[in-house]
Amino acid sequence: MSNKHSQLHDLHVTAKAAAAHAHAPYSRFKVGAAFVTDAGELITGCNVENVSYGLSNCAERTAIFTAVAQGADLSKVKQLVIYTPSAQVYSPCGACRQVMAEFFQPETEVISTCDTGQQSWTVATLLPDAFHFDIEKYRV
Ligand SMILES: O=c1ccn([C@H]2C[C@H](O)[C@@H](CO)O2)c(=O)[nH]1
Ligand SMILES: [Zn+2]
Repeated sequence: MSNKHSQLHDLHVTAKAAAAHAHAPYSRFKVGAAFVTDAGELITGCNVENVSYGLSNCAERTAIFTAVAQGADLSKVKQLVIYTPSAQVYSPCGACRQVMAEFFQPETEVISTCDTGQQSWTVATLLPDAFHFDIEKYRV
C-alpha cells in the first residue's frame, strides 16, 4: 500500500522513532519530526535541549536544518509530520513556523500527531502574512 494514508502512517511511525533520540533531560518531552523530499530522501529530527534552556532546538527545526545540511531540495515537500508523546496534539512554536515559511511552500501540510490523534494545517495557516523580504530592493 503506498497511498496518502499509509505514507502519513509511515511518517508518524518514523517521527515517533526519531523522538526516541531526543535530548530532553529538562522538559522530558521527547518530540520527533519526519518528512520525505521530492527526491525520496527521508529526513528526521528530534528536539535537542541545552542546560541553557533558550538554546534548545525543536524537532521540526532539527529536521529542516538536517535536510539543508544534506543538500536536500525542500521546495516540493508535501508534508511534515510531528510526533509528541502526549494524549493531545500540539501545534508548532513560532520559531519553527518562521523556519517552515523559509523553506517550504505555503501549501505544505504540517501534521501534528500524538498517541491518540492528529491535526493538520498548512504552512500558510500556521503563519499568515509571513515576513518576506527582498534584499535586492534595499541594497545600497
Ligand atoms: O512542536 C514542538 C514543541 C516543543 N518541542 C520541544 C521543545 C522543548 O525541547 C520541549 C518542551 O517544549 O519540546 C518541539 O520539539 N516541538
Ligand atoms: Zn518549535
